[in-house]
Amino acid sequence: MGSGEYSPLFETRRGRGRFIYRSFAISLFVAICFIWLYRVCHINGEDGKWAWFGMLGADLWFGFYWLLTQAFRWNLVFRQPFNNRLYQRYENRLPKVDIFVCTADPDIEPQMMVINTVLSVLAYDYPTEKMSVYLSDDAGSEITFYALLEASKFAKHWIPFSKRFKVEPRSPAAYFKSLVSSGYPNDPIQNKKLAAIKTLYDEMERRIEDAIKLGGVPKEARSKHMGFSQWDSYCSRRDHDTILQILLHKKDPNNSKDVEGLVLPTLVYLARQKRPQYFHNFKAGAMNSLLRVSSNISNGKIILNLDCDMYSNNSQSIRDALCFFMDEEKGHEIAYVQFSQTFENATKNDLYGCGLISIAEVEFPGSDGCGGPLYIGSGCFHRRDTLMGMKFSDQYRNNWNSEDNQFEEASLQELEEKSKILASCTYEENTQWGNEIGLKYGGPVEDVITGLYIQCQGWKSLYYNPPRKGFLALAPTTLPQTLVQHKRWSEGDLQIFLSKYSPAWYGFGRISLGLQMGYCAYCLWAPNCLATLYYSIIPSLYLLKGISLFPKMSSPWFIPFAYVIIGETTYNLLEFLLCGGTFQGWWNELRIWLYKRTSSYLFACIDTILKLSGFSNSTFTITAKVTEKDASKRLEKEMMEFGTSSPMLTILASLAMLNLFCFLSVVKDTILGKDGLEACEKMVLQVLLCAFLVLINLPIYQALFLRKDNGKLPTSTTIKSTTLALAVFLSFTFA
Ligand SMILES: O=c1ccn([C@@H]2O[C@H](COP(=O)(O)OP(=O)(O)O[C@H]3O[C@H](CO)[C@@H](O)[C@H](O)[C@H]3O)[C@@H](O)[C@H]2O)c(=O)[nH]1
Ligand SMILES: [Mn+2]
Repeated sequence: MGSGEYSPLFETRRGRGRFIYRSFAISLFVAICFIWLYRVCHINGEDGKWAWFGMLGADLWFGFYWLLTQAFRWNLVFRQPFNNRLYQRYENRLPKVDIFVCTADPDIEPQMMVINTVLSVLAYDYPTEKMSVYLSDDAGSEITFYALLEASKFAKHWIPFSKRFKVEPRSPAAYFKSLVSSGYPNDPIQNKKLAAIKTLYDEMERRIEDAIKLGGVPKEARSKHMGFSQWDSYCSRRDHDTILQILLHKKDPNNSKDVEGLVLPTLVYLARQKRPQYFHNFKAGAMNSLLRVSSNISNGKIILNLDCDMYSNNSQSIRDALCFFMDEEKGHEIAYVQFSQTFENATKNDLYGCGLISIAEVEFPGSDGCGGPLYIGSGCFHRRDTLMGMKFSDQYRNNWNSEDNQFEEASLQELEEKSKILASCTYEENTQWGNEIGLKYGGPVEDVITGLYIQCQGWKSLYYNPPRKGFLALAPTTLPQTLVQHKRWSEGDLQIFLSKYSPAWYGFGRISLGLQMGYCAYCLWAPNCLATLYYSIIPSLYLLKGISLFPKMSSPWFIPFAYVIIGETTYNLLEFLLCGGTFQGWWNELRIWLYKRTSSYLFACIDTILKLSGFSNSTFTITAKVTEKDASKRLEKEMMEFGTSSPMLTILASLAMLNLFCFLSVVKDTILGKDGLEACEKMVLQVLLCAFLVLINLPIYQALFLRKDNGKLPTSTTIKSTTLALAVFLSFTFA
């Protein structure tokens, strides 16, 4: 910089092949217009007029929705930070960083997983005196506290070890696991230290597992730490005082240094106060308590937010993120840096489509090109100022080293007591918390709406997808869990669309049109259920009546349909393969796409309507992060896990059965020669659609009739779905 030459801390590269993609998209849009035209022209005078009206509606919706999804494919950008420049210029002036980890249910979010996440971030390659880690425990579990206490002791060994030997990843469990496949280090000193560390880890794990088995912390351990006394007044998960303990802090004479005498990061346990009469606002409530408590204890200017299952896989992530924030030219405009989310447990062909790879590899770089990605809850670095509701102004400048908080002089105990008040149920009464300050309340998708609001205040955000992934998380491992997660997301997103902060109206004029469209594409996931359900029921049923709802193969109108179907399918497949997916993975994703739309989204719509009319309240079903043993064996074999009966599965099974009946009936007619072949020609698209639905539903038929294991669909579902499908089929055949 001395030479007057400005060398930025990060670089932006545009995606390749834009011209080709845009030409393709425009041609596809023309074809869609022809389809619309065809529908409008043929609506009168055809048999089955009402069915035709429905088809028009569905095609209008699909076309419109497709248009929305183009926004994030129009202009992809990719970011590259320059870590070494950051080091040269700012190593002694790095800002303080606070890291928030959230957990809420020890039964489905095991303590060992939680502390591994905590340890992975404690060991970041970053000056320890500038780092503070907070664990928010919405279950207020004594055993989780015990586990964190144990982790704080283990950290004294783990941090110096992992830094000295530059190990990756820095979650101990993941590191030990990686050694099994990648081999042990060659360095004999490291190996010796490793053996010692592994023993310490195993002992820690045993103590924690024992406490879990026991259902409580052993008396002896309990008596050794004052912190446990905070549970004396604890009633239940939903009813307890604030529990706050600073476990590691530079002022604590016993807990300030690691085994090599270097200062440790600050580590804090927080269970905010809960009372049954106060609604706790799920994760947003937890995050807001963390924001206040941390402002008192460390007041880091940058905040990293992580779910408890998302460990750091790359010790450089803080530095990477800071390259964006600290860039002298553009850094001050950036409110948050969202890292890509990668799922460690996704199977090779991603059976449940949880990898969301086209989102991570295409849509998010595309959103970055429109002004910045969405905030998606985990793996995101925020500027504290913006989370606190600050609006962007041209005068805003980075100022990392404004002095410490007001309690610098206080003793640790005073600090704890003062901070506890900030996490009480009543603290937020009559304040803007949850509205203009902090994460937004009101729905189960607090992250997206908060990010949107920040962007509407004039800030930019940025997406970073590093070659060595920054974070690894766990995706759901059964079909019902996947569907429930997507129900929560699509419901929350729809509520955002309908809220005061809707991307459609609040966003208007505040964010770019592209970003508005992209947000709408996510927020309108749920309404897709109507058109998709229509397409998976009506054309198949009309086959039975011999009524055609699509153009004949010999008609010129056939061309736009064929172009859209073949073009979009080929493009989708290519995109998926280029993002590193497999063919089978693409097929699996297509299936999940269908299942989400016909079940999760349907229930999301219904629940949103019930909520709007005051009949139900928001819920947040936490995703389980443990898989039973025989279920995980089936997962390895990529066998779909159903297991329970639920209304969502009944719908999926009924649709599958209905299409099977329709398809068999067509096959029968063709074979019996009841002008079958001719009818087939007339209705080729309808027959193909029905055949496709049967093919993609193969795992359901297996689960209904062939499988014997515990992951199959229960007999009650078989009976219900078959009866229902048969009733519809028969009434349509003979009506
Ligand atoms: O009352 C609650 C409920 C949840 N959580 C935590 O929130 C996180 C996310 O919950 P999870 O069940 O894993 O949901 P996912 O669908 O996997 O999470 C995604 O979607 C959520 C919004 O629906 C966001 O909050 C998450 O950050 C985002 O990763 C977990 O760490 C939970 O411990 C709380 O702290 N308090
Ligand atoms: Mn999760």
